[in-house]
Amino acid sequence: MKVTVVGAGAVGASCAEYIAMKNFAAEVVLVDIKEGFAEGKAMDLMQTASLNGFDTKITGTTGDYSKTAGSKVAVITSGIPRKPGMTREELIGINAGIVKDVTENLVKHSPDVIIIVVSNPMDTMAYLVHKTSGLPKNQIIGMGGALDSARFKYRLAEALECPISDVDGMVIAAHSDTGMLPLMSKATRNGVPVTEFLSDEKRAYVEEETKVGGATLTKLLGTSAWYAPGAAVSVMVQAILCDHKKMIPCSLMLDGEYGESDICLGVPAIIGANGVEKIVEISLTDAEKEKFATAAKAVREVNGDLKF
Ligand SMILES: NC(=O)c1ccc[n+]([C@@H]2O[C@H](COP(=O)([O-])OP(=O)(O)OC[C@H]3O[C@@H](n4cnc5c(N)ncnc54)[C@H](O)[C@@H]3O)[C@@H](O)[C@H]2O)c1
Ligand SMILES: O=C(O)C[C@H](O)C(=O)O
Repeated sequence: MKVTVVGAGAVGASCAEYIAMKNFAAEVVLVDIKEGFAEGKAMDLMQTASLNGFDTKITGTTGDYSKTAGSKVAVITSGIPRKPGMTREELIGINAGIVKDVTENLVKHSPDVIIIVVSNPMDTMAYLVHKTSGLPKNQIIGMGGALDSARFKYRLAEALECPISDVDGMVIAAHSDTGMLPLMSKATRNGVPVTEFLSDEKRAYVEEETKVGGATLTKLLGTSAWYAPGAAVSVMVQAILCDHKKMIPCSLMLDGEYGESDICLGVPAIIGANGVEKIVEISLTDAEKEKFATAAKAVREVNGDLKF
């Protein structure tokens, strides 16, 4: 099956590389606006095929969407990343126009496509794709929770001084520095709640470091991260192409779930061949419910800046 990745920059190329390395897709088409850039990235990646042992065909195009026709999944990573000191929300002015334009081109050539939205501010960009694509809501999935949960597990393992494979945890709500909600009450080490092992101070540290995970990397790198974002997208693409029915927190259009409507926010969902197979409603503590509602209010304000 064909996967399109729009934006052959840091995240787009990383995501294409992970998809190819896992060898589950027939073809990956990279699209970029910069002349020759996607073609160059595709050629470079294809020259790793014999070294890394994959059969996925990777091609690139400068804006020719006819090459993306018939894509099962399209990933939107086109747009600018933040610089140190910026918030993701500050990117809306430039990225909204890019995401809208890209969405229209994708749907024109692949009317049944499932779109994974990565460009920031992601929850608002996912909402924009809903409002402009005409696609059913199960076919639009924002990527944030998969990455934030991976960062949560990294910080939990650090605090517990254990391998990451020992821990499990999930982050829901907004993909923003203040709106993320790491579900500490549900995080476990080998099935045992981490609350049994970690002091209040350590838990607060893990939560805060998880929430500012993207900002921390942006400060260190001078631009935002790409390896973990690329890997997170590849897991979602694989869940769709292989119909894994995997539970992944994703930014989805809510229609009453978690007390919210007409907004995209991170919630656990079953991801399979139809995209979103089901939104999973889990129990939250009163404090978690309040944080979820606060995150929704902030995202709604950012959504208010969109022009359709
Ligand atoms: N949701 C997440 O968890 C997450 C994670 C990492 C990055 N991001 C976001 O993803 C986006 C991309 O980040 P990056 O580090 O890859 O940036 P980048 O600058 O490395 O790559 C972006 C690419 O998009 C291309 N582009 C711009 N306009 C285009 C258009 N109209 N059509 C096609 N291509 C176009 C650029 O030429 C560039 O190559 C940013 O908005 C960033 O904030 C989100
Ligand atoms: O932090 C960013 O701006 C990029 C991305 O959303 C991330 O979390 O890495």
